[in-house]
Amino acid sequence: MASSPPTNCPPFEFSAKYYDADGCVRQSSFFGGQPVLSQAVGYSVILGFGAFFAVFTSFLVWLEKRYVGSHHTSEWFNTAGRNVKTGLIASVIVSQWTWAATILQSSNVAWEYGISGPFWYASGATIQVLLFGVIAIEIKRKAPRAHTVCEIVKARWGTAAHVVFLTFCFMTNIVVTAMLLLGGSAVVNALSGVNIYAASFLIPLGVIVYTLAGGLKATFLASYIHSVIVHVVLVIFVYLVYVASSELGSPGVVYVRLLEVASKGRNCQEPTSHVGQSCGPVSGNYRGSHLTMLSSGGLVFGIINIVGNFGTVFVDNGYWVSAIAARPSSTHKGYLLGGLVWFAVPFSLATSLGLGALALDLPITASEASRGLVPPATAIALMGKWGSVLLLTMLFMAVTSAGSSELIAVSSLCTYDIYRTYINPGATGKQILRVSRSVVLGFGCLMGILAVMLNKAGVSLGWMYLAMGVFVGSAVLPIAFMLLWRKANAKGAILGTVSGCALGITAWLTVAKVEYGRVNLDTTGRNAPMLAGNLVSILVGGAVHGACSFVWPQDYDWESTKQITVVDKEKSEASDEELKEEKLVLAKRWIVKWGIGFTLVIAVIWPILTLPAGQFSKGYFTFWAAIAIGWGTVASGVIIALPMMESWATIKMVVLGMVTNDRLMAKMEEIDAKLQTIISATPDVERMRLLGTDKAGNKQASEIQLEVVPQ
Ligand SMILES: NC(N)=O
Repeated sequence: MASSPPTNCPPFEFSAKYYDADGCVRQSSFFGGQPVLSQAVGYSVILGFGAFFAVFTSFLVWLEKRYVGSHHTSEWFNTAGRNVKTGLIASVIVSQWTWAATILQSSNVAWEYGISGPFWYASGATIQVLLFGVIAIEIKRKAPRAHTVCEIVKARWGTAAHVVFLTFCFMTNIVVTAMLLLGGSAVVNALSGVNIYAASFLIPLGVIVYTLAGGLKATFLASYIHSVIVHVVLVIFVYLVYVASSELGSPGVVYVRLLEVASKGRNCQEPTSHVGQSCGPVSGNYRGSHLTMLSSGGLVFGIINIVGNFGTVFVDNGYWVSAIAARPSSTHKGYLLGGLVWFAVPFSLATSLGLGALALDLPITASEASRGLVPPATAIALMGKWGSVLLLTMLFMAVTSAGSSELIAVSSLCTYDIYRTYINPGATGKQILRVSRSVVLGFGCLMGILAVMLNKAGVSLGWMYLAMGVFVGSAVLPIAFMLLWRKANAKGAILGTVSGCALGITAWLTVAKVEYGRVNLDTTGRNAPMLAGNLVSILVGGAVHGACSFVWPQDYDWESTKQITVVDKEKSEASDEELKEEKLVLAKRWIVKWGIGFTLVIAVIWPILTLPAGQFSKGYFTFWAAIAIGWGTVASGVIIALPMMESWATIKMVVLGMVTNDRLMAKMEEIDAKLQTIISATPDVERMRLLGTDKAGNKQASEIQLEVVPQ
């Protein structure tokens, strides 16, 4: 039977260009397999930025060594001297936590669920950073000389637990790295046509070079620059959508368009629209509207997001390494500030580009959205080629800075938890440094292979993002208990982590099979199986560990974690004063109060307050958009200005050194190198150094260390 001819062709004048000449056939996809940029531009961004950052960051590290006098020891490579200030720590947290998914997947959930998507993405992934501030200060109190999370696990719970948690930490690094490259390579490929496999290998190249040269400090310096670029582009996009663009340009226009595109009367039949494209009311949303927080899909995504992100913060050694690198008095403030600034990245960006895609009625398909192509589509629709260049630049910064942090996280695990623990316990600083660098190189290459394999298997960024908590969520509570609960025992930690993961995976696959009749990438990627898998994993992990610890409590005093030793003695500005217990206890109280306070505000109070609004009125949505604009602007200003202000004295020292006493510096560097050679050739001094590396950590060595290294 012939169907009646569709009315209203095209449905809206503002999106007529995405329909055929008659206006009745919608474009079957936004990108249509046609890149908007040439391959030359794609390669220039990947290789040009990669080379620039490799050279520039290495140069900054060299300047610091020459004019500020930092010694490039293994400790410096892996801990940045444990003396990094609040602004830089916050900036590092922001860039480390700004993944490809933060930019891409947040807009995907805006496109799927409307305004609740960006909110749940942002709040569901900020609270972990705020709460990790408590863990960060506990590291300073209970394991002040640790290099990695697994060193602390081994010191407290022994070898079996060490092996289990090492496996979960590696799994986290692999999952995060995979997501970075899946998102990065998909967007580079869609925008410029650069081969997706070539992109997977070339994106990490520059990062490997500067991380090899400068270790954690290089990562931190590069992170700051990356953060600045990400925030500048963020502000451009936010203002474009809500202030400047001729196609949208105000919250009022976006509001009206969002109502129109989701209206019940809209014709969404083939070929006026196609399966998988956004059209008409949103299933599971109040009145089918994009303009409501009453969204069952949004809420389910929010829960999955909270669980998954607990895993990728608490079980990612990168966050432990950043806490270890922080100056004790800066740690808690750095994490709180970092979390609050980061909130703006997904919230403001996806409230702009994600909702912008809907308001422009772009013919994006579900497959394009899942691969992370919503924000580039909006950027192109509003700014043409320049939009895609800006988006590509922002994405490249996010992928490389987070990737660099993953490189260091894996490198320090391999170096301290495998090499120094099981292969060469008496390793010298030089050997440690060599191993650290080899792992950076090795894992960097492996990253590319991993992304190629996942791309070949058809795994998308969206699938991986939802699945991450199923794999690593079970380790979250045991790892938190390790530093927070004296009763927490090893047996429960191992049992909880392993059984939680196994049961989580079982629940995930079972729900997929029962609900949809088969288990494949499509069914396992849906909300119900993901929700079941994520919840079972984290809850079983915590419950089993909790129960075992009540039955067989450990009564631990954290003495053995305090005995973890450094390898190279190194001058650090962090003083004994900074590590005083009274000060750290005050810092802990502060972060508990503010961390939990902000968590309650952004994950509970804020969403509850929005419920009575039902479908937002125009005024309410304008207020919502103003929060997104304001938060994005203030957060960007803070994260750009604060690290510069805090490091002003060092910057002045470097500039003065360069213009006034360059020759003197060269001479001093020469003398310093000679002195180092003499010291390492002197048996007594060498003996004292070896004593310092003794894993038993005898008292004499500790005293020598503490004298030489006032931490
Ligand atoms: N870092 C995240 N979850 O975007």
